[in-house]
Amino acid sequence: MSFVTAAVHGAAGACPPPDDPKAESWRSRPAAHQPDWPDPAALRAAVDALTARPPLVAARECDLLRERLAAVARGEAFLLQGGDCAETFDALTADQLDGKLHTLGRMATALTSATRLRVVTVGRIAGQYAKPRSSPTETRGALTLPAYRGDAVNDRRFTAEARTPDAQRLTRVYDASAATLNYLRTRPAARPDDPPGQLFTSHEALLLEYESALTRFDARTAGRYATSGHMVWIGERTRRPDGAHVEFASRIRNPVGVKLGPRSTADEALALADRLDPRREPGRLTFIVRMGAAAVRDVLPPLVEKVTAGGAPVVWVCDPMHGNTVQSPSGHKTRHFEAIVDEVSGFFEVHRALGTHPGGVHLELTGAPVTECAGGTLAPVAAADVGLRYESACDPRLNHGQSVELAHRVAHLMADR
Ligand SMILES: O=C[C@H](O)[C@H](O)COP(=O)(O)O
Ligand SMILES: C=C(OP(=O)(O)O)C(=O)O
Repeated sequence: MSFVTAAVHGAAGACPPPDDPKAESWRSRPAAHQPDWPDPAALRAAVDALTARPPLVAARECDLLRERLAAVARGEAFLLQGGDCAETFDALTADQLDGKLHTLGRMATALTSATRLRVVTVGRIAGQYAKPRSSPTETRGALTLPAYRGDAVNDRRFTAEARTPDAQRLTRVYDASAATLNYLRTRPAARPDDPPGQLFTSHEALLLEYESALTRFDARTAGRYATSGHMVWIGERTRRPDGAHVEFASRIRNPVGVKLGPRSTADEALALADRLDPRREPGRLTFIVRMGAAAVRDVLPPLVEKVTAGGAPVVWVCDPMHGNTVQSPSGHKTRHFEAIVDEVSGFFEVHRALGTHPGGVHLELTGAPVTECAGGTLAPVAAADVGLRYESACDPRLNHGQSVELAHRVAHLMADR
């Protein structure tokens, strides 16, 4: 199955079909972290344009990823999910993409050779352009402007014009994602039915107007798919079980992830499993745990116990980035390599104690020699040097050497199981 063939067969025309009463049900729920688009006509035009465009990924490829994730849920495979915190239009170059592919490839090799488990590689790529922010505004000196919310919404430059949400950017996200996917298509697949570049794509389904406009009905399964990427996840800030993001995700057939932070409760986790995976389908739901090294050993066990007892065959994945963000001496957001390793270790300890499968890792990383995270030994970054090559549009990423080193540390933890 070539990528192009799959796209033709895997997804039908514009969705929703006119008689689907549930297609837009997310609109009646509270939707956090949506931009205040200042020009409703421009938003309408962008949504109409996206609705008319071809799907970016094929429904059948989303199903294939769900099957691969089902193997992870059964303990037969390991998920490696990683890429930029925030993709940007400017950084869309062949070199950047090659760097990420190379890094993920080296990591997958390290993991698979130590564990003998198949590695399912999913990029934070080809769609990761929107960011939830802690504050809606940013202040520099006397000037306060809207916060940067990702290239899907506004521009990083600190001027009033640049920071004004611009709905035309949504079609640029589509174009940039298509260009990325096109480049991935030029990379050979490991197995004949795999997507090109051996990489499935994923991003946070944050901007519901964008996601909804790219949702398509698939006659083959009579299901609806977010065709913006193979897997989409719901972030820590938007995962209310009765909220718009969960409602949207409950109506698509893609594999779906949900972030679980340190304030998550076992009841919430089970409620999310009931909303998003009522049929208890392995591979459908991934919980991406991002509790911080200090919390994971205490907070995670009751969640795993309750979800397991509730019969939900979820994939458990560790995101050791988002709960370990601190400020560097230079004032940059950073993460310390040993805190990252510590959270992964705690995640493995919890699963070992409960007899469940530590299914994978979710990382912010790049192939470039950036200095955004501190520590490591292969490509070490001193705390004082974090600002030297800090290129992330939002949160700090592991560089190539740190990523590969982390993969070896994770491989040892896996081999020790
Ligand atoms: O990637 C996650 C969030 O978007 C990010 O951590 C928010 O960063 P902020 O706290 O600087 O807004
Ligand atoms: C926003 C993100 O993470 P979280 O929702 O866990 O904060 C992210 O992964 O980009």
